[in-house]
Amino acid sequence: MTDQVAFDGVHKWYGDVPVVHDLTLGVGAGEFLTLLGPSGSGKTTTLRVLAGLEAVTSGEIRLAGRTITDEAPERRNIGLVFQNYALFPHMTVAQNVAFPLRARRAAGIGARVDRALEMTRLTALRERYPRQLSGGQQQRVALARAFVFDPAVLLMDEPLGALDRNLRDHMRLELKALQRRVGATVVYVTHDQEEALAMSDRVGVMHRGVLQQTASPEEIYERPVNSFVARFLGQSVCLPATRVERAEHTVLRVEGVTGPILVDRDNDTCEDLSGEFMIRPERLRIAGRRPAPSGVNAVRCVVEARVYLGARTEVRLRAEAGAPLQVTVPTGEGGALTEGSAHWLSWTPADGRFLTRVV
Ligand SMILES: Nc1ncnc2c1ncn2[C@@H]1O[C@H](COP(=O)(O)OP(=O)(O)OP(=O)(O)O)[C@@H](O)[C@H]1O
Repeated sequence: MTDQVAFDGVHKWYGDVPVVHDLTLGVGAGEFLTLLGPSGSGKTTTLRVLAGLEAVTSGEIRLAGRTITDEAPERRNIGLVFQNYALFPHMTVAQNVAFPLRARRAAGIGARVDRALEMTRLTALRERYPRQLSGGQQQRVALARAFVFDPAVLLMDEPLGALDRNLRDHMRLELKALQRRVGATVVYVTHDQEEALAMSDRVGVMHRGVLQQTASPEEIYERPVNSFVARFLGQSVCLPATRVERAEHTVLRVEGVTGPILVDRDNDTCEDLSGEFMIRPERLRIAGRRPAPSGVNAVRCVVEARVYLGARTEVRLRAEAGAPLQVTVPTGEGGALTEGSAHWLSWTPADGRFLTRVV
């Protein structure tokens, strides 16, 4: 099946600064794809070249199989929703939503507006002006206006960024449900990893203009391709390491850890001899005051600090040879992990990974 959106070897430079580097990415029809990355990684620029608000430096962009690389933005049939909703203040809700249809001289405007208002639960507010609406309601108007003309793809850049925490959580669910109902193809930009994990079919992690990995939220979390992705998404323990042997298991020497560390061969994706050993804190087990059985990794540590985070508590430890480690325990458990106490941490070779270092 052809992708609804396809980037093919796209580069974007601002003057002599590369901002998007060799981007090749397909987005399926009806898919919700999120570009996630730190500030300045090129997410917004990617959306802007797709929307036609910026020209690419080289490469090709296709929409439903049609090359649009040099097409004017208004001919691309793309809906846009940004953080500042940019509603027309002198128009009612219904007039705001009708605007894209009027601009396109579309047929059946009344019925289409009614349907869009219904989908976004705005029917009762149709005669209000933007200043008479809450932030969440204004954002729903922006959404209704973006999908009312049935665009080939909806681009959203931090659309929930201006809302407070509770409303944002609520709008997340609402936006996702709406996207499913109308079957819209969405390319979404955020630097909020929780938002990306909660809403997306696939997440693309960007760093310095390079798309590092594109996969389902679970795949990205469980099998990050490099240490940048591991660090950016979720909590991780990442330690410099060197591969000593690659046989049944990969055997690592990990900085600040005494003795060899075993990693399943499938979890060794490091392209060099040196890279980073990575494990998620929830995979580390507190083995009590004795070392674990052979074939299981074990490190003796001392508790340095406890950080209370509501439902869970983060416990920071230091290995005897100096490596910083961390476990996460449900609050109320792990009472023995008092500051200054010594423990064995253990984990199986299946729990850790050996990754290419990308910083
Ligand atoms: N018009 C421009 N001229 C020159 N440089 C630009 C321009 N727009 C963006 N940049 C630069 O390109 C880089 C990527 O910017 P972009 O806005 O795409 O990042 P982003 O990942 O969306 O970040 P944020 O989350 O902060 O919006 C940044 O270093 C930025 O300073």
